[in-house]
Amino acid sequence: MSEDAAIRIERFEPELVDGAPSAATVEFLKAVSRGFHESQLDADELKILAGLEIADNTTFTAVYDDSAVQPSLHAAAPVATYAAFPGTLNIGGGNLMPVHQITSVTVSPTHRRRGLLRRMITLDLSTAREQGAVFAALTASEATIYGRFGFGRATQRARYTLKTRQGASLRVEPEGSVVAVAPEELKKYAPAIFAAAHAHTLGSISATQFDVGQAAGQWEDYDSLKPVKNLRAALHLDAEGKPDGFMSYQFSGWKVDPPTMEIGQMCTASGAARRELVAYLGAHDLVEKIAGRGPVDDVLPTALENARAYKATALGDHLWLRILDLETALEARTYAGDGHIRLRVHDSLGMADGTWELRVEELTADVRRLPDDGEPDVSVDVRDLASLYLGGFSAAHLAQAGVLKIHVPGAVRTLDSLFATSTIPYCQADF
Ligand SMILES: CC(=O)SCCNC(=O)CCNC(=O)[C@H](O)C(C)(C)COP(=O)(O)OP(=O)(O)OC[C@H]1O[C@@H](n2cnc3c(N)ncnc32)[C@H](O)[C@@H]1OP(=O)(O)O
Repeated sequence: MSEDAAIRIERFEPELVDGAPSAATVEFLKAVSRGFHESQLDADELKILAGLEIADNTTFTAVYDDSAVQPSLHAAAPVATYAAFPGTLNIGGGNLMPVHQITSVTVSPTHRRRGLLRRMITLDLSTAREQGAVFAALTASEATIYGRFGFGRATQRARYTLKTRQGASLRVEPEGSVVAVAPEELKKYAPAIFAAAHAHTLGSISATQFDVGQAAGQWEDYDSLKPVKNLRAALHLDAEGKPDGFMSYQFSGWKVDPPTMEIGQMCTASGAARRELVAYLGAHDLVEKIAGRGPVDDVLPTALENARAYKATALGDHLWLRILDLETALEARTYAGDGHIRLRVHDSLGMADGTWELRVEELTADVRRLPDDGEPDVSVDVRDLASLYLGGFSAAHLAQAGVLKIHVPGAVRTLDSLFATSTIPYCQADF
């Protein structure tokens, strides 16, 4: 048999049979752990993980090599894995659009660079497109992998530290209050807070049951689905006493200098909730530093008396977006003003490829395909259009980077007057 003839791709849903994950589900989940160099999961952890995948309506794509024989793991295990599940993406204006989320992409070192990722992703994206998906999204392990498949950097995320030796005093009086709660309480409160934050945050992706369980300390991460022993939690209540934010956090241990509180999950549906939860954490005695993650335009330095206590320590891409159905995506968006532009879009997978006219009148968009021999105002790859789409990167920025080609004067100004957003998109979900 030739190398390729032995390769078999299967798509299936994870399942529990008599309360235990099926053999194919177990082999898939173990292969994903190996692919990300994680620990071996025990039977209880595999069952939890299978249950979470089922709850998310995940579809697995597995690649098998039928030429593999014992003692190779691949006599039973897939040589490549890929998973996708449905969620929603906040595209602005309170509009939550369905999004096809991709995760668990691994290829065994024995089979790498033989086109298996390409086969899995092209099959999955074309199936998703046929089934009506408008967007696909992922978070990437490396920035060099997914651009070729039309994914662009759409949101960024910062890591920060906050010096709290003298607390974390805010410039304005609190609007609400913070209560310490047992992490388990977040199982009850986190879903509604995640949903409220999702509804008002441009670029946000819907939370999963994994996120809720992680916030509540049911499990640490995909490496350990065991309860977390040293987790603490707090809830923020708005002026009416309604929960509108939470955080769970861990002390990094006495060997860490200076003593640090690490925020794990934090989700807030208002600026007051974010700043007041952080101020609460800053008021912990014996702690001199907070470490957390947040948006690139975090309100914290502006909100704090000591703006310099806040330090962004890293800035990185987070959500990678792929526009599958350009017409629907552009018509669904809200715009900052009226105008029209002709876009030549390059898409190596063909889905959004073509020349398109976007016309916004009275803030309502109409998109139509133009003949490809017409003169466009700008040319752009679909991956860079994804960066423009959520407002995280301006047309001026993309043009300066050389990835947006301008064919008529004023096109950058037109694009930016259409696509400008009042906030920088932020996605806190990890998936
Ligand atoms: C959404 C997520 O799950 S992100 C997690 C991705 N997974 C990982 O990082 C786990 C470790 N890495 C792997 O398992 C594999 O190396 C993968 C999945 C990244 C790539 O799988 P492969 O089957 O080797 O990729 P494949 O052979 O299909 O390559 C397709 C193209 O991507 C390129 N490519 C693949 N991996 C990389 C990489 N890490 N960096 C840069 N380019 C890459 C290939 O060169 C090829 O380019 P071409 O089309 O121009 O020829």
